[in-house]
Amino acid sequence: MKIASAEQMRQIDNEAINQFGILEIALMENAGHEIAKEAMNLCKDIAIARQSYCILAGCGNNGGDGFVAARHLMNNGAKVKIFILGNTEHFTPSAKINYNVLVNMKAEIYHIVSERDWNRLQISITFSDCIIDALLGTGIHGQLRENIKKCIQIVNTSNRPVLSIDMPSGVNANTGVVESDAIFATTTITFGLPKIGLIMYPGCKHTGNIIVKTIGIPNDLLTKEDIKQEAIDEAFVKAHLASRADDVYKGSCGKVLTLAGSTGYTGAACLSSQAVLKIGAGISTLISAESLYDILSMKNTEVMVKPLPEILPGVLGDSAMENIKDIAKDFDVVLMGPGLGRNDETCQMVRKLAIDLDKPLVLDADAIFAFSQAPDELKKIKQVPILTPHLGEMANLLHITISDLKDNLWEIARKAAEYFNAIFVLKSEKTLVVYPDGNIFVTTVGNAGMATAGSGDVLAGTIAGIVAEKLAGKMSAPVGVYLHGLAGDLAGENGQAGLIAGDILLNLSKARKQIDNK
Ligand SMILES: NC(=O)C1=CN([C@@H]2O[C@H](COP(=O)(O)OP(=O)(O)OC[C@H]3O[C@@H](n4cnc5c(N)ncnc54)[C@H](OP(=O)(O)O)[C@@H]3O)[C@@H](O)[C@H]2O)[C@@H](O)CC1
Ligand SMILES: [K+]
Repeated sequence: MKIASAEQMRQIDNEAINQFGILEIALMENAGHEIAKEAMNLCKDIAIARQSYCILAGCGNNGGDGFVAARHLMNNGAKVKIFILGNTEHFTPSAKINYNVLVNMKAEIYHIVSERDWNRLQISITFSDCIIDALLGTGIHGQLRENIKKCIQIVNTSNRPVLSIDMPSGVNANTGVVESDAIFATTTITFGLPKIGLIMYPGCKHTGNIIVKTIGIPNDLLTKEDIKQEAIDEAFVKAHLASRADDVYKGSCGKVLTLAGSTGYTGAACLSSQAVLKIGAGISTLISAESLYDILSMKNTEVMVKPLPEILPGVLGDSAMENIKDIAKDFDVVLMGPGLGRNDETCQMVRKLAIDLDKPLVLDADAIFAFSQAPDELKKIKQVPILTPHLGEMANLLHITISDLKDNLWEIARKAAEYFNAIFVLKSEKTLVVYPDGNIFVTTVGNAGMATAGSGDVLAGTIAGIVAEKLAGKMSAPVGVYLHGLAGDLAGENGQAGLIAGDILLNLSKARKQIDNK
């Protein structure tokens, strides 16, 4: 499913209203109806006449959604109290209409002004079965005002179930940034498309379950090509990863050549080349400096190991070039970089090799470092390569600081992918896959336990294996990112602290099965 910024969502709403002629009040009615249904679902163990809701509303359309929900809940027989925070002179027209309906229905409405009002709010929250957070949605701007902050703090310490409308109030819809406070929701019901801030950190920590309702917005508007962000979720992977045919043999399942390892870094070479097989490719061959041959062949069984001429013990240089090119002829994909070392001659050789090989390439770790010495050389690579940098490697490649990169991550990543004509798998707590046409795919799986040595090596091998198997085509990188994250989540079921890269490796086939089976 695509994901939208606040501006894009506003644009979609406007087009639904102005081009398709759907009234804003009708969209709000649909939103409010869905909210009421979900709220009753959260309280389904309590008889409806005993259900008690506390609706916290701002004066924008987010609050308006809350007013509609209040009406539907009251009509169903539930007890509803509505607390309004904000300047009612700033009511949006649709919010005002729905507020007036509640007034006509003699709903219990309180405007929070005095200390007494705050006390009433505190007590109502304590005794409610569900809090509906309709304070702020996509229209949040600037610092949180003190009354909203105070209200959020009361909700977050109440220990009651919270249904947030569109966004957990306080989370920036465009970035996921929480400036001061934000609601921690049990469930967030969002409209049209999920917003970027629901997917990115720290916003994603506030959402609870995310439910998306399209509230009658025409599908054409929700699938427009100019919305260039998409979540990598289970549905995405199932749509893009074809099933393996029955009549296959190892050569037809994809062959990956991995150029990796140096003295002290044989583990990286093993993890990446083994991930190739564990994710499903048919053949994985590891090539490395000849003095590492004995140890690498002892550490590998299914992966074939071949020695390359070296310039120093464990260090590769120009002398290995022709050999590698010759071996590479038999392979579908070449993965370079894990633990390869940063010797100047190695770096030069890697750059030349990447440019000479007319094959799908996955460049990781030290191969990315090699290009950071001459970034423009990346543009000479014949087929669009996949690079898998973490933020430090990306900043180094672009010759900027990590904090500058973080400040404007999406825009810089888009520009870099276009400039270098490369696919960037930008590893962080929310890995992004960025394409030269500006499309960004954001993963929805993975956990903090995966911040562990060798995790990136497993990812590089996973992606190379998926590319080689040719069952995910152009979407191989996001599919690989998802399967790696899911494998990490499966491994994390036994505890995230202490999760090691080998655990992710062992769960790759299980992750793939989970997708195939569902
Ligand atoms: N458009 C549509 O068709 C549909 C839109 N829908 C819904 O509309 C929502 C967007 O509505 P929106 O644009 O009215 O903004 P919204 O999130 O209510 O916030 C504005 C209010 O917040 C206030 N406020 C702002 N910043 C603040 C701060 N830092 N601290 C404190 N207060 C702050 C601001 O106050 P003001 O600055 O005006 O004084 C104003 O009162 C969207 O999320 C979805 O739920 C659905 O109904 C489907 C159809
Ligand atoms: K909200």
